[in-house]
Order: sequence, then C-alpha cells, then structure tokens
Amino acid sequence: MMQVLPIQSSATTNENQSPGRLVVLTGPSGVGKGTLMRSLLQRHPELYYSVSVTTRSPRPGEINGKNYYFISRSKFEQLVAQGEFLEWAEFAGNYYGTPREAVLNQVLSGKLVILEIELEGARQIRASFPGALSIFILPPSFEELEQRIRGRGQDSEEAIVRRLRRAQEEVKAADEFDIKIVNDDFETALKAIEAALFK
Ligand SMILES: Nc1ncnc2c1ncn2[C@@H]1O[C@H](COP(=O)(O)OP(=O)(O)OP(=O)(O)O)[C@@H](O)[C@H]1O
Ligand SMILES: Nc1nc2c(ncn2[C@@H]2O[C@H](COP(=O)(O)O)[C@@H](O)[C@H]2O)c(=O)[nH]1
Repeated sequence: MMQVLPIQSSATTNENQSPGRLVVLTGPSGVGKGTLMRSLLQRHPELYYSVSVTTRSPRPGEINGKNYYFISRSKFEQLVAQGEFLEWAEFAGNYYGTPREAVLNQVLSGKLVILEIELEGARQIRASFPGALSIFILPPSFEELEQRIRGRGQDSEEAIVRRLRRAQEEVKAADEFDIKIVNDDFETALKAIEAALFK
C-alpha cells in the first residue's frame, strides 16, 4: 500500500477528495527516465508531471513551458531566495528546480504527481515528504548508459563526460530508494513502474 503524502500547507483541501500522492523518479542521466515518463503520461493522462525550471539551454526541439521553464542563473537564484522551489540542485553545471506551489496544489487536489529529478533533489523530497514513493531507475550496464547518452546526440562531449562521471556516484545511491527498476527492456521497465504506481 502506498503511503499518503503528509503535506503541511496553508492551501485548503477538498474534503470529498482523497489526498494526492507524490512520486519521485530518479536515476542517472541517459538511463531513460524522460522516455519512460512520456510513455507513462500517454498511457495515464490523469498523472500530473511537474515541469521543472532550469538554467540549462534548450536542446533542439525543446519548448519553454513544456519540457522545462528555461531561465537565467540570476533569476533562478532569486526564486531560490524567495522559497519558490520544493527542491532544487545543481547538476552538470546547471540549476534545476521543482516549482513548489504548482506541485503542492496538484497533490492537495488529489492528483498523483510525478517528479523526474536527479539524486540530490530526490533526497531533498524524501527528507521533506517521507510518505512519497521513490523509484530509482538503473541502467543494465555503464556501457549501455554511455551508448544511450551518446546515441541521444544532444549533449556536448564535456556534458557527456560530466554526466557519466556523476552516474558512477548516483547508482551507488540506488538502495536508498523504495523501488529499483532496471531499464533494460523498455516495456518491462514501464510495466514495473505502473505496478508500483497503481498496485
Ligand atoms: N530501455 C531502453 N532501451 C534502449 N534505449 C532506451 C531505453 N530507454 C530509453 N532509451 C533511450 O536512451 C536515451 C536516453 O533516454 P532519456 O533521454 O529518456 O534519458 P533520461 O534518463 O531522461 O536522461 P536525462 O536525465 O539526461 O534527461 C534516449 O535516446 C532513449 O530513447
Ligand atoms: N533536482 C532536480 N533535478 C531535475 C529537475 N528537472 C530535471 N532534473 C534532472 O536533471 C538531470 C539533467 O536533465 P537534462 O534535461 O539536462 O538531461 C536529469 O537527471 C533530470 O532528471 C528538477 O526540477 N530538480
């Protein structure tokens, strides 16, 4: 049975609605989190995917407000100072953060909310919301992880090296999470996430 999110907030809850749930999906860059999320959202449009804020430059085809909210470092730092993030972290030279208000409102209105974020942010969420379900996605091997990041063809060589180096550290943290799923066969991994969310 999944735990109910113990949110403390000044926002009001609809008493007739069941409380929402918060789910954290993490794992190293290139493991397939985003691809899994897209399939999950297609199959379960009732899920709420939190669009993050980042200082990273948009990749070709990425749309502001859909993939991320792309902002400057100074604006991001201002939002941090204003307490606008539920969690935030610096990853591979850029800031990433989860907008606080939108996520809390969705959870309080009864939605199942998924955050697809890196390790430090996932740890912050687990500390703030012990009732959140946390899922760690593992690659079948580091060789395969490197092939996926390179095959994606969207990061500079420098960014790839940073992400792979960071991945070595991140996978060591997998045991901290409620559920570990190896994304080898895509459909199998997707079904394992669905089983965790909807059991
Ligand atoms: N099970 C799989 N088998 C083979 N390729 C996969 C699998 N899952 C995802 N991929 C591919 O791996 C690449 C990286 O996937 P994706 O961008 O979703 O990773 P990510 O974890 O979201 O990365 P980041 O954290 O950097 O955003 C993509 O080209 C995707 O199509
Ligand atoms: N802590 C957070 N991490 C986030 C957030 N949004 C995305 N991410 C993670 O950052 C890395 C890199 O993403 P990329 O799009 O540049 O490849 C990846 O692990 C994402 O899951 C966030 O709001 N907070």
